[in-house]
Amino acid sequence: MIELLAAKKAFKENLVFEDASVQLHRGTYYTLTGPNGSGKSTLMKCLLQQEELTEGQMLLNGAPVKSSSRPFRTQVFGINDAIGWLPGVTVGQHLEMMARAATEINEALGTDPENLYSPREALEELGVPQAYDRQPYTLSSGQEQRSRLASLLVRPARYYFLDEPEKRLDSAGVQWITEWVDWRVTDLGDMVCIATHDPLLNEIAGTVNLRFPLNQEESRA
Ligand SMILES: Nc1ncnc2c1ncn2[C@@H]1O[C@H](COP(=O)(O)OP(=O)(O)OP(=O)(O)O)[C@@H](O)[C@H]1O
Repeated sequence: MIELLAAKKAFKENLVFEDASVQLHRGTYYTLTGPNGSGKSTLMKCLLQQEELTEGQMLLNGAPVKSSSRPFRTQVFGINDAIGWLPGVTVGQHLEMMARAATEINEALGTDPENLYSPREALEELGVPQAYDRQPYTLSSGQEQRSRLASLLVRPARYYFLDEPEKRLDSAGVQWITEWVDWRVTDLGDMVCIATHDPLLNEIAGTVNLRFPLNQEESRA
């Protein structure tokens, strides 16, 4: 379980959230929704340890989290705008780097290696096999996003945080995300948390919706 305890985040005088306490359980699908600027991406960055909380604590299975800690790096994975592409490196080379780490992570997680895709298989599954030999900037924006999503098949985790993964995708791409969520949460018992403006991603059976501003009552689809 991932917990935020009395979390506060402010950028100087701009208070984004405070006294936010959230529990995120495995085997559950969460959505973060709310108006533009309400703090979804900021919370995601805090959960991915890309931003520090101003106050409060994050716990992973009861232990305080540090970005450098092995349990955190093993169990938690996410995609957001803060994660970029390296210049001069193809999509395939990025995914091959992830695949090398994936074997060790998979052993640490004790998960079934059958569920891991090779980079080529993952890009094939996402409908962008040509991306393997291409640099990301030569792809369409939707193809680039599909290439990012391919990393979800290459790199195993127990807790996934995705910030607006539907951005730039066509309807088939969004549908793919719903099926991936169902696989990870229902079949494999992982936790997926998605910040989204897309109604379809909020209608997956069992969705627990956390609405911003935080600490309002959650609702379940
Ligand atoms: N690095 C930063 N420095 C200063 N202020 C920031 C920073 N990042 C975000 N903010 C501010 O924090 C607030 C929340 O922004 P955030 O991006 O988390 O909102 P959001 O709910 O994800 O919005 P959207 O739906 O538009 O993606 C905004 O007022 C924003 O200006």
